[in-house]
Amino acid sequence: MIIMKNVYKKYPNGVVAVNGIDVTISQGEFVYVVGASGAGKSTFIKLMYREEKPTKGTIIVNGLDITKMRSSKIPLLRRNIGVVFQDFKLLPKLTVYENIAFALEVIEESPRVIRKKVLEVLDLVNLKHKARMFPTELSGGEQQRVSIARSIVNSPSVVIADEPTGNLDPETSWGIMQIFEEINTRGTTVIMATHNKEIVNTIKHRVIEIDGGMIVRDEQRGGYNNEN
Ligand SMILES: Nc1ncnc2c1ncn2[C@@H]1O[C@H](COP(=O)(O)OP(=O)(O)OP(=O)(O)O)[C@@H](O)[C@H]1O
Repeated sequence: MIIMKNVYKKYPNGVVAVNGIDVTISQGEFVYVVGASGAGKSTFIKLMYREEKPTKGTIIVNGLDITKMRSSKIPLLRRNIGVVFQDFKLLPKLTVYENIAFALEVIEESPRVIRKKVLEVLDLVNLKHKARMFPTELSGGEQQRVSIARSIVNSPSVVIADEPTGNLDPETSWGIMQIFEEINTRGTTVIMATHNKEIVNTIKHRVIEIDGGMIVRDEQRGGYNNEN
């Protein structure tokens, strides 16, 4: 569960990107974060994994007040929150397998456990056959699937995705959405910032709309819209 209470974020340049947000996201929810460019979506979600610290307010993630968390404890928080970016952020010198295994090596899992978990998530994103390739040898959609596999290999309770389909063509984007749906069906909370109206209107989930750093709409919806 993620709880934000009276949260503000003012950047050092004076921009108030988040301007008094109160919100609760329960375990297992799928939430779209929408709004115009510059509305504050990225800042809102960066606050959830302590990429940014609020100027004011409280943020509780799975019972822990992350605003008070020492920097040394942040890696522990990140183990429980997977993050997916628009530009994938894969390590170019590592293979697909190594990119995913890396997240487990840093927490000193045994080689046997690493192999099992990496192959499991590669299977989920349908990329077992490309395990030995390098990111540059993959299409954009394949790279995003690797980055999703990396985000879930530690079995986090939450996956946060910032514009995950922003660099992908429509057909590839639907494939990526299927994977997020599958991850959510397994009980993982998914929080996704997106500009893709077609996706938001077709695969219906809760929508939080941000404008001027405030929540201006919070609409609970569920399931596929088969009329589209
Ligand atoms: N590191 C930063 N330092 C200063 N200002 C920032 C920083 N990051 C974002 N901002 C400003 O905060 C506001 C909100 O930005 P944010 O990236 O959260 O919006 P967004 O809704 O995610 O936009 P987009 O859809 O274009 O990604 C903008 O005015 C932006 O210029």
